[in-house]
Amino acid sequence: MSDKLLDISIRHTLQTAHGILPMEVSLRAEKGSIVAITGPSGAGKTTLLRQIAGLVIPDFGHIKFGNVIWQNTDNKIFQSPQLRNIGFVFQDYALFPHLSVRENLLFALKKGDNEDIVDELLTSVELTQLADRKPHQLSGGQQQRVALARALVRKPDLLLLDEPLSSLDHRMRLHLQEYLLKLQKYLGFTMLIVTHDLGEIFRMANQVFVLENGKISKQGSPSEVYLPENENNDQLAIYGEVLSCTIMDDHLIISALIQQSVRKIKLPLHWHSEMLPGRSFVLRYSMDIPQIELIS
Ligand SMILES: Nc1ncnc2c1ncn2[C@@H]1O[C@H](COP(=O)(O)OP(=O)(O)OP(=O)(O)O)[C@@H](O)[C@H]1O
Repeated sequence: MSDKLLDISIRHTLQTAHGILPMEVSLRAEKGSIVAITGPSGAGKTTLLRQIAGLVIPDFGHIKFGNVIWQNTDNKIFQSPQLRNIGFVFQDYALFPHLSVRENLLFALKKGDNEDIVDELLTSVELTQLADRKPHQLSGGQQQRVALARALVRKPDLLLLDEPLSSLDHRMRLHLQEYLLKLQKYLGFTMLIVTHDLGEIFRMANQVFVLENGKISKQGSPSEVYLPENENNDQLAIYGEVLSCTIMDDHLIISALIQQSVRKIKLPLHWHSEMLPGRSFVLRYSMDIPQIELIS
C-alpha cells in the first residue's frame, strides 16, 4: 500500500430530522493531497470527518492510514483519536474556555516538544498580541484562527478542517489559505477540508468530493467537477450582469449581480472593454485562468 494513503470505505445510518438517511462513502486520498469535501447542508460532511477522527464509529467499514488500520468493523479494530496523528478544526472550535490562547496551544503540544512552534504559529495566524486572552474575549474569526493554530501544533499527518475559514474576512481567508498551502508543502500532511467556497476549492484542492444525501455524487479535480467538457452543463460557468467596474492594482474589479446577489470579481486588466456596466457575461471558473478571482 502506498505510504500514508488515506483509504476510507464506510456505511453508516444518519439520523436526520426527516428520518433515517443511509450514508455510504468510499474515498481515497494520497499522502500530501488536499481534498475538498463539499455539498449541501446535512449531507454528512461533518460526520465523515468525525468518523475519520475516531469521534463517531461507522456502522460498517474501514478507515486506514497507510499501513495502520484506524477502524475496521469486521474485526472490531478501533484506534482511539489520540493515537491517530490528526489535527482538526471543527465548526465549534472546541477551545478550552479557561485557558488563554497561548495555553490552548501549549496544551496541545507533546511533552518535551520545543515550544517555539507555538510562537511561530501565533505569528502566522496574527494572534501574538492576543496570546494572553481567553477565548470568550475573542471574535469568532479570531477563535477560528486559534483553533487552526492549535490543530497544527503537533505537526499532524492528517489535517481535518470543517469550514475553517468561513468566519474570516477576505484578506485573512486568503492569507490563511496561502499559509496552509505553504505549510502543507513543507510538512507534507494530507488535508481534508469541508468548504462551500468555490474560490477556496480552486485555490487549494487537488480533488473534490461532492457529498449529497450521504453519498458521493461527483468527484475529480476542481476543473473536472465544475468545468465538465459538456458546454450545455450550466454548472461550468458563472452567469452575471456587470453593475460597476473599477481598476485597482493593475486589475479590474467588477461588481456584478450573480444569482440575485452582488458579488465582486477580480479580472485581468485587458478585460476592461468587455465588462461594461449593464452587460451580461458568462465566466468560466478555471485553474487555467488564475487571474480570475471571485472576491466576495
Ligand atoms: N453520529 C451521528 N450518527 C447519526 N447521524 C448523525 C450523527 N451526527 C449527525 N447526524 C445526522 O446526520 C445528518 C448529517 O449531519 P452532518 O453534520 O454530517 O452534515 P453536514 O453535511 O456536515 O451539514 P452542514 O453543512 O450543515 O454542517 C444530520 O441530519 C445529523 O443530524
